[in-house]
Amino acid sequence: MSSGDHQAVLDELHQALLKVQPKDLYQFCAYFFQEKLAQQRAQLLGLAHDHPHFRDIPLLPAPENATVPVITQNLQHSHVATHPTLTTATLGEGPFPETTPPTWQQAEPLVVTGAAVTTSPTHDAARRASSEFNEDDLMQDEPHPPEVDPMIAYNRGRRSSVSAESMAPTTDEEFVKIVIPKSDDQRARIRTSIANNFLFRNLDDEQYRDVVDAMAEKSMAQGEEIIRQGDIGDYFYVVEKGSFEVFVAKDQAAPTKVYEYGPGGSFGELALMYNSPRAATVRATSDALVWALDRVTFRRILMERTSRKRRLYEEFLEEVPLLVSLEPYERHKIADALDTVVFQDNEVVIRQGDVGDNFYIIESGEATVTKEENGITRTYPSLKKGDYFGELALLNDKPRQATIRAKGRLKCATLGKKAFVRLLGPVVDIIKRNTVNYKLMNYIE
Ligand SMILES: Nc1ncnc2c1ncn2[C@@H]1O[C@@H]2COP(=O)(O)O[C@H]2[C@H]1O
Repeated sequence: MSSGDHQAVLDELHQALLKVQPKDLYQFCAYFFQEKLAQQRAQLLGLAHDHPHFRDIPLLPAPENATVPVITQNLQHSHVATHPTLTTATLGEGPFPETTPPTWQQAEPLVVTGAAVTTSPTHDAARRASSEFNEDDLMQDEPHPPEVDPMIAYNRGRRSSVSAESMAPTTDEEFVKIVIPKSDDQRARIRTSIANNFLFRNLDDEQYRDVVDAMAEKSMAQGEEIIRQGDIGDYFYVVEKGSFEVFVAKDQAAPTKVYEYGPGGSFGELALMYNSPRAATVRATSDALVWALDRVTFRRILMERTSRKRRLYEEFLEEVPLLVSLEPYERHKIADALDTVVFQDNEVVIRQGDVGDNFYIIESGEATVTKEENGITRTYPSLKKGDYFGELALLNDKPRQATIRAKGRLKCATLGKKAFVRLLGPVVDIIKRNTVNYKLMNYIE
């Protein structure tokens, strides 16, 4: 870049500052340069577009169309922070005034807060179990992005690792809250949409309010694409109504359908978490309504816990025989829903005859299985790491068929019933087939 180029950029910034007169000078400058970066990346992506892989992936919208009208609120004092390319910000408008999505890319760091994985209140032995989260396991590993086609790794060369940025701390002062005004009805609809979404669990009141404040409503027509593979990530989406299909194009092959979402589902987190291009194309299969959460709010409030849990369970889930047939992304979604529970020697995890709410996979340790019939207690082979239990009551809506106890210290990953049904759908046939083993052992009729 020549010194003339430098001057042109500074002049442009100067003009924008004079026009907007922002109260938060540094935040404004940060947005300004992040958008410049996004434009540059979009151009690089444009170069890559000549590659056969890219022929069907249109480029991002022209930068001059990229407007981000948001009402923002600094933690200390409320004000309207206007994006430099938007000098006519409309209060109350969401981020989708036109058909073009905003393209600027925030590369802001992330607050690292304490992890919170709690024991589910419906847990079979909630009072006796203690929830455990292995911070140490995680802190040693850097987060790593999902595999991305190198041709679309458009920011390659700019940094060798995304993880340093992903985990860099930020301060509350740097975070400018986005507040998009909403009716009570809209707030209630958001609450319903995120009620069963695991990514929104364990938010404190302020985080919850910030997320709801920042969400923008967006309606989609059947067949419309909300995310296109290869694009820069701007928003994370939660489905209120309707359904979506996810397609991944690899190499020169035709895109294949890999996932689908219905009400309560969420997508678009990967590009925001890893600063990578969109890993898949997501298309509405019916008229739909979604809530969009901007990249900054997602990264600040939801990203850390999401990446932490995925990393925590990634290796373990890969080794669980029941789950080997799943796609990595399906295992990520299971990780989002898992909690870890720990039992001490001889503690009862499941008691025969109880109502069952949870499914368990053993992370470490051993569990004994006993069953009482006509006053006789039978003992069955113990369960070990990677084995699962608790599925029968969830599959058949029957009382627990046996008692499971910790033999020594036992650590399990557990899923609630809804998550079991939703996320283990692809392996439910295997689970059912495996119940034959119980029959062979005369464990069940
Ligand atoms: N198999 C998959 N591979 C990649 N992304 C997927 C897959 N299934 C669902 N998705 C979602 O599709 C989204 C596309 O945008 P992102 O890459 O930001 O985040 C992605 C995920 O949320």
